[in-house]
Amino acid sequence: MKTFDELFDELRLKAETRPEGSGTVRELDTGVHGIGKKIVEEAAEVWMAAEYQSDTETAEEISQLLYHVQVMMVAKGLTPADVYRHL
Ligand SMILES: N=c1c2ncn([C@@H]3O[C@H](COP(=O)(O)OP(=O)(O)OP(=O)(O)O)[C@@H](O)[C@H]3O)c2ncn1[C@@H]1O[C@H](COP(=O)(O)O)[C@@H](O)[C@H]1O
Repeated sequence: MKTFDELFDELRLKAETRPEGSGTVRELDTGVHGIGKKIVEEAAEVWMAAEYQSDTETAEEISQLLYHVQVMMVAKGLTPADVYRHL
């Protein structure tokens, strides 16, 4: 288990070091367009899970949505602080 900030630090490191086999590196290489499509896809899966599936499945879909949002943050050079200041 990890927090939002811990996952973000991990993803930023992946972007810097580009380890072989990293899905994050693969997704970053699809650019903002490809990452945006994953965000929309996962957002729809969150909605469907919330309507028709269990709380556990919904939580899992939400975690995946947060992951793809973080990949977008890394791609755009945004930090959690950049986002938190709008909360
Ligand atoms: N938390 C996540 C995470 N959540 C979602 N995903 C990705 O998002 C996809 C969502 O799964 P779906 O089944 O909904 O989508 P899918 O269409 O079947 O998957 P794809 O065919 O599109 O890959 C997964 O296949 C993963 O590729 C994640 N990929 C990585 N992480 C974490 O990110 C960190 C870095 O991962 P790597 O870069 O792969 O080392 C690690 O701590 C991982 O646990």
